[in-house]
Amino acid sequence: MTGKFISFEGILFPRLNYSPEVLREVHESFLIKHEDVLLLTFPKSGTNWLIETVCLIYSKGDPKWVQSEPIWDRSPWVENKYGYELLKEKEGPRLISSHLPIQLFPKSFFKSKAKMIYLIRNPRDVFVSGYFFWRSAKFVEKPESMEEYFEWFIHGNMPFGSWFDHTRGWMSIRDKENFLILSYEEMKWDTRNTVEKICQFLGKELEPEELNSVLKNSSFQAMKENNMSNFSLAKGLHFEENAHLLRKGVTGDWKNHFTVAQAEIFDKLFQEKMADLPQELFPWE
Ligand SMILES: Nc1ncnc2c1ncn2[C@@H]1O[C@H](COP(=O)(O)O)[C@@H](OP(=O)(O)O)[C@H]1O
Ligand SMILES: CCc1ccc(OS(=O)(=O)O)cc1
Repeated sequence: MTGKFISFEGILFPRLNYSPEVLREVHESFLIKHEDVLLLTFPKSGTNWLIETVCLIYSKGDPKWVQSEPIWDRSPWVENKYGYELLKEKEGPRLISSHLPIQLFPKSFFKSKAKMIYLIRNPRDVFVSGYFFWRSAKFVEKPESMEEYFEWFIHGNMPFGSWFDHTRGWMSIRDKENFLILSYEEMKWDTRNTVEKICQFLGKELEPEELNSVLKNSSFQAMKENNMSNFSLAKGLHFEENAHLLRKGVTGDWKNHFTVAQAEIFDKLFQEKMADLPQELFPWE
């Protein structure tokens, strides 16, 4: 896999919008401020749902902001050239998104009081979501088949590397008080409670009707219809016309796609790689 990817410190990134120079500068010199809020995920874990939810919490449920500014400008990705330039110019408290593994994240974070939310998702569903997403993206090598993508995924030979390493890396700071771990599954199964948890972590208080509006405007349907959040602005240039960021929005879709053999290989790998972590961190099991 070459051509559309670059490799930086052993991790693959799309050539489009990423460069070793920017990745190095982000890691070495980007200054995270105490008042910044960081939204961290492995791609396809529900990143955009988290961003939308936090934006709506900031606007107290008023949908004007999420309906008027593209999601990648509201909470730019620090590691790509576009997001990095935007963030350097932004004044005041910033929302910052990232898919970076911990070893490449801005060093300044680890000395700051900035709050970080790390959202995880069943890697089997991350795999399925990623397969359809990368197939519809024009800026990456497309997997030829689910079998091929399975090999990439279990060996971490894909953008942002191994899900297992990414998750293990970030979980190593799980005891820090400025670090909150959430799962896509708990967001799905008890959205209201999860939004309340985020509010508490960020020190934000919402009136009941404001909370209802956050829930309404961050729902799957509302986001699917919101052109500022559903990636439709990037269709044609960066994505195929049939691309859908908001594809199904459910838990457990992997059961419709994995073969029995793949499910067994995955279970074994998960055991090998994650067995020493508290299993309550993985609410889908
Ligand atoms: N409001 C929402 N509710 C539930 N799932 C959502 C959502 N917004 C996005 N998603 C899901 O999150 C996944 C994309 O993650 P990311 O934002 O990290 O790229 C997609 O999963 P599926 O492909 O399984 O449908 C998408 O449907
Ligand atoms: C590799 C660049 C890229 C672009 C878009 C992505 O989608 S999301 O952040 O998961 O919504 C992921 C990676």
